[in-house]
Amino acid sequence: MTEQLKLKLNDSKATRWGALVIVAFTMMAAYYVNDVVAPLKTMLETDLAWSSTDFGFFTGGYSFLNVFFLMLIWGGLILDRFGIRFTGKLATILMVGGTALEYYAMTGLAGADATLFGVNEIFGYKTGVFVAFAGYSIFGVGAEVAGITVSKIIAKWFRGKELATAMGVQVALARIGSQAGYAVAIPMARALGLPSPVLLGLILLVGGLIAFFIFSVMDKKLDKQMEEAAIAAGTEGEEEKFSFKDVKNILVNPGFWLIALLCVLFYSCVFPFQKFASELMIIKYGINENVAGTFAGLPALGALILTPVFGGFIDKRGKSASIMILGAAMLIGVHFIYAIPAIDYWLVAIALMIILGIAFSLVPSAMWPAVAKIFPVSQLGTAYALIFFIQNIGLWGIPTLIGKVLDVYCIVGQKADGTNMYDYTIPMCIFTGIACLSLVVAFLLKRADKKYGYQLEEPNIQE
Ligand SMILES: NCCCC[C@H](N)C(=O)NCC(=O)O
Repeated sequence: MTEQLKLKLNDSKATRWGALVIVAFTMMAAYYVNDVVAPLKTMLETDLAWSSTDFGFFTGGYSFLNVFFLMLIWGGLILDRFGIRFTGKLATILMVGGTALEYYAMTGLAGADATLFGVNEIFGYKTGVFVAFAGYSIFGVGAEVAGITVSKIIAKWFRGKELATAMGVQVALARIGSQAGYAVAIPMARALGLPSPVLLGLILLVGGLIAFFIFSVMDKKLDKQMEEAAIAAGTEGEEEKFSFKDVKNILVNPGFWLIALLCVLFYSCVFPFQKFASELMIIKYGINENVAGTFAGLPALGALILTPVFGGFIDKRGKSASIMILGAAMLIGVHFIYAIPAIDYWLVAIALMIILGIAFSLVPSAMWPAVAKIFPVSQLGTAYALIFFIQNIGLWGIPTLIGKVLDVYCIVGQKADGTNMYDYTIPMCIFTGIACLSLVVAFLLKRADKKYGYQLEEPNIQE
């Protein structure tokens, strides 16, 4: 009995939140690197001769290996088989390697004539563009696998405790990384050279790798304590182990498909939109290029404050399904107003970014803990991986499509420095259409919650 009452590492509030901050730092570095190139779109055109198609191709690279080589699926299976410590370290090493390659592409292979092994074009793309794409693809595998690993870490350390708050805080800290990436990219690139923001990301990721090693020591200790507690309680060996049958069980669950669909539709309207938003701010709303990235990153900043607040609300009051509906509805309004050519006042652009930030806080703070409610811990790695996999189809397809659409249908002139001027009406209509679909799916999810009893509207905290 005394053994049973022995406190584990995650029973101490300070220790479990300390562990969260450590792994969240790794994710913060990942999100910085993920977003730091986006505001440089115009500079990439002037300095490295990239087109919008090249930029869209590079941006979609984040998800290319995850989608076409099923890397996320393998990652999820590795996570459920080999555990969070091994998978987290592997994922962070991939991020470091991918970012180093991206940096090399922007320095050693800069410009239209750069050659690698004597070739200056690979699959029809400039060598520098292709190698940057390859690096970003490897980084994308690491970032996504790290993402599912961290979700599983939080589910393990915070189950029955402040689960949604913890997930919210982790997402919020990741958003600091995004916002920093958006804010520093242009000023830093102008001051220290185009690739310098990527180099900073590489350094941060090395710090993230060290952080993950530190977390691993704590997690090993927790596992030992959990084992001892299970022995004392006589429940040793009773914990559910992952099996391939679980994949089938996940796939036949309607809740899985609705969350996955909502995830791909919702996130396709946010992350890919943000990648092009700096240019939209500059061209349509006349915002100064030094601050355009900061405004494009505003949703991340808003989410930084609001995601833990909404997470706390969901922990105490529930209402996850309704919150997802609200977030999706707000997204439609934002993209629709951006699409209207006559509304081009800069303050409107900023207000819309703030509203997008609120929607961007509502949905993730409800969606990710909802997955942990629908599936047991043993299936969580695979469930998150499958959802992220489907989400990555959008994260690959949408920027690739928008880049092409911009080059083919939206060029309306050229600036003095020779870069193109784009009319963003068609891309914004595409984003509005996707947002409408996300609202329909959010309603279906609420209906399924009632029918199948996922308890998404119930609070998380067990008093
Ligand atoms: N620009 C970061 C892409 C992260 C994608 C990741 N699969 C994800 O959805 N993370 C949760 C989040 O809300 O950021």
